[in-house]
Amino acid sequence: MQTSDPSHTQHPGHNQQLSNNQDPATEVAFSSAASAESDESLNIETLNDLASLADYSLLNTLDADPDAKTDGANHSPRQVLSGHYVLVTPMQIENPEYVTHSKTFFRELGFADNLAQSADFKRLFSGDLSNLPHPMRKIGWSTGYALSIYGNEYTQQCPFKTGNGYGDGRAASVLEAVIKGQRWEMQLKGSGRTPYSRGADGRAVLRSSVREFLAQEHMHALGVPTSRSLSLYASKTETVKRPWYSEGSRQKDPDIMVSDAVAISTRVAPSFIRVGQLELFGRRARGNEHPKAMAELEKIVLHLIEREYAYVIDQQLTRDDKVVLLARAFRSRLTSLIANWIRVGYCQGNFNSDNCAAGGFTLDYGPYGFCELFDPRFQPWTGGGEHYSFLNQPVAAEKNFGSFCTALKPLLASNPEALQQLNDIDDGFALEMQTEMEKMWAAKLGLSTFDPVLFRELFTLMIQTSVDYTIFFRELSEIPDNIDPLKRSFYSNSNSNSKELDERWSAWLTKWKTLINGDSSSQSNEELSRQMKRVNPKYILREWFVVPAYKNAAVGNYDLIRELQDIMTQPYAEQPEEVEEKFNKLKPSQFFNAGGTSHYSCSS
Ligand SMILES: Nc1ncnc2c1ncn2[C@@H]1O[C@H](COP(=O)(O)OP(=O)(O)OP(=O)(O)O)[C@@H](O)[C@H]1O
Ligand SMILES: [Mg+2]
Repeated sequence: MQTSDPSHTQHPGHNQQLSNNQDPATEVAFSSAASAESDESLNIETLNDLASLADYSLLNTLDADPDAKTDGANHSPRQVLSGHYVLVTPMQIENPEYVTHSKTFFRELGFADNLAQSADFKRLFSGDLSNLPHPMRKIGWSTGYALSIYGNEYTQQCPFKTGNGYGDGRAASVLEAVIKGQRWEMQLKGSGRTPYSRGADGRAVLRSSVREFLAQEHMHALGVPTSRSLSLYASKTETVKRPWYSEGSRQKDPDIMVSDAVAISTRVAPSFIRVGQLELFGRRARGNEHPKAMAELEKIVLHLIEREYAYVIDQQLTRDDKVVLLARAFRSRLTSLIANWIRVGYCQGNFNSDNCAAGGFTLDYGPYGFCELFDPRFQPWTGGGEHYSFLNQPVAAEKNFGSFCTALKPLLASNPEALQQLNDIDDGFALEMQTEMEKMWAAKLGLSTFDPVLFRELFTLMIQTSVDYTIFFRELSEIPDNIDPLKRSFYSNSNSNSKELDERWSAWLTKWKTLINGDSSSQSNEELSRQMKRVNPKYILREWFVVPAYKNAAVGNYDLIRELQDIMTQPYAEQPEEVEEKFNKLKPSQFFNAGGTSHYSCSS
């Protein structure tokens, strides 16, 4: 279920603390770096081993909803007026079956691979917490959040029209654990109704769970900060109905209802705090909605710092200085994230503030897609509109950043100097975003500095020739002698004015080669090519690869999912010829405009 928008619409590696006048711009976005450097000997083979790492100390600093039932039976829609989370007992899917797990992430965490198929691990991550060993908790938690669409505050999506019934409608966190020195939160998606389900079923179907699971792993392998995939289990018997496309449909909207198996995927991150979550508390503090509103805002903000920015914000600073630094650090992560999205051709599709992680990583792989035929307005979600389209994501991010700053403001109301700093940081978003984008385009082109004229010409040619975004940049990374190899990426070879276009491409290539040669006098073309191939992936998760994987999964065959996991977790590598022939290809014509493959209206 997407929001019905009327307009349609700490990480490991962060180990340097910032004082108030340092710029976090150089901090490295989180990756697997820290886990690699810490305790390699950790070997988690049983749920008891995992239980020994459970540590809810940060969750315990937050407030639970005082009106919730303490046994976790909070499955009916209601307004949640205060507190940071609601205790929720997940609803296990019926007859769960192992589909897959992330081998890469298991290795990083020190989990033995066979743990994923063990009975008690499966029970926990398919939604049954009833039998967990101490000190694991037998109740999960879900959070409320607010919604802004492209910077505009909404409350209409909440059944009570107040915003108090909006939040995790089908997600519940089940574990906070410190593993190899890194604190992780583990969250089930599709684990049943919560007070925020708004009359919906709280479930996720296998199709959307497979899509999210694969994309999350792929993005990590692409070097793009993201929540991580842990495990995926599907029900052998329980189904729900969703609108979808009939075979061969070219309609914009789904034309049939389909019964899909339900599934639970588990994703993992240092926190799942969203911009929308800060907004919920920011709005309550701004409106003085209850006596604890300001204190709740302060707590969630300090909690966010602790969870996501502890390594970059000095604990000794005053609260207001921390808030200002938080905004600066988030701006830096968010601009870098968006440049990374565009580098790899990713379009989030539904980049509302509730789908924007305050830790600065990718969250919610709903109606996402990877750009194939280059189109600045590429947008796979039929509800997403131009505002969330591929190359408008920097502006959409700026809107989310504005919502983030607005949420922090009540804390700085009596500190005009800090407020001014916050406003300046907000105003500076566009410039920092532009700098990140230029750095990214230069890197894709193997240049040390951005050349606006060369880029503009390329941009026009890419559109006029209809190039495949991924194949084009990868072929360019081979530093070809002439334009023939680049033509592998052209969708419109039979263009009537192709001779003229060829000449323009040749002229462009000559110009580019002059620039790279001037730029890298000390670097050989082989070295430059290797460097470009680390920026320009060869393999990208095209939707028409994913469709057969989830279709086969629906009949119990998970081989294609696992094959895609193998291939898409090495997106920059040269892979065997058979892989290349199958997966390094232009989108076949039959998939253009195909409902459910080229576009989708509902992804859940
Ligand atoms: N089947 C469902 N039952 C209950 N709530 C749902 C369902 N589908 C979506 N929602 C809720 O609707 C809101 C908007 O959905 P959206 O597609 O952005 O998120 P999502 O994909 O469910 O979750 P997330 O953002 O947690 O990855 C979310 O708060 C989500 O929890
Ligand atoms: Mg969402």
